[in-house]
Amino acid sequence: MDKIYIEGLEVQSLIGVYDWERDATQRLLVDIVLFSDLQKPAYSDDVDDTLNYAEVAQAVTDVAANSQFALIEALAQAMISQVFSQFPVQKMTLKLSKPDILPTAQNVAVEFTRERKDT
Ligand SMILES: Nc1nc2c(c(=O)[nH]1)N=C([C@H](O)[C@@H](O)CO)CN2
Repeated sequence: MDKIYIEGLEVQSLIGVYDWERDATQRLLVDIVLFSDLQKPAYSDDVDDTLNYAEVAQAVTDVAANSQFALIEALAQAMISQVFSQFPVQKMTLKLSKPDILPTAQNVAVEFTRERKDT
């Protein structure tokens, strides 16, 4: 299956388990793989024949900005649900990273791969 990638998308969200995380938004990074047959747009050269990655990136950015989850797991699921509701994608992988939170780790992240029927 062909794939569209969105890598290192920076978003802001109010997120975290602890009281000290509930005052200000934090920087999160999103990596997305959209599994999609790209044969048609490859020949038509028409954005209307494909998943518009700019629109997907904006949808995910909006979910982050407009939510207040405790766990990155919950925000990741909300992002996936929004993409499936808004775009005709059958399968996707989404990795959500919280890179600034643990001083002794480069990154923490969750990664989900979901098919439309799973949501
Ligand atoms: N599996 C998870 N563990 C933790 C999360 C999370 O979102 N998923 N979050 C926290 C805190 O909010 C963390 O970012 C700061 O310690 C802790 N563990």
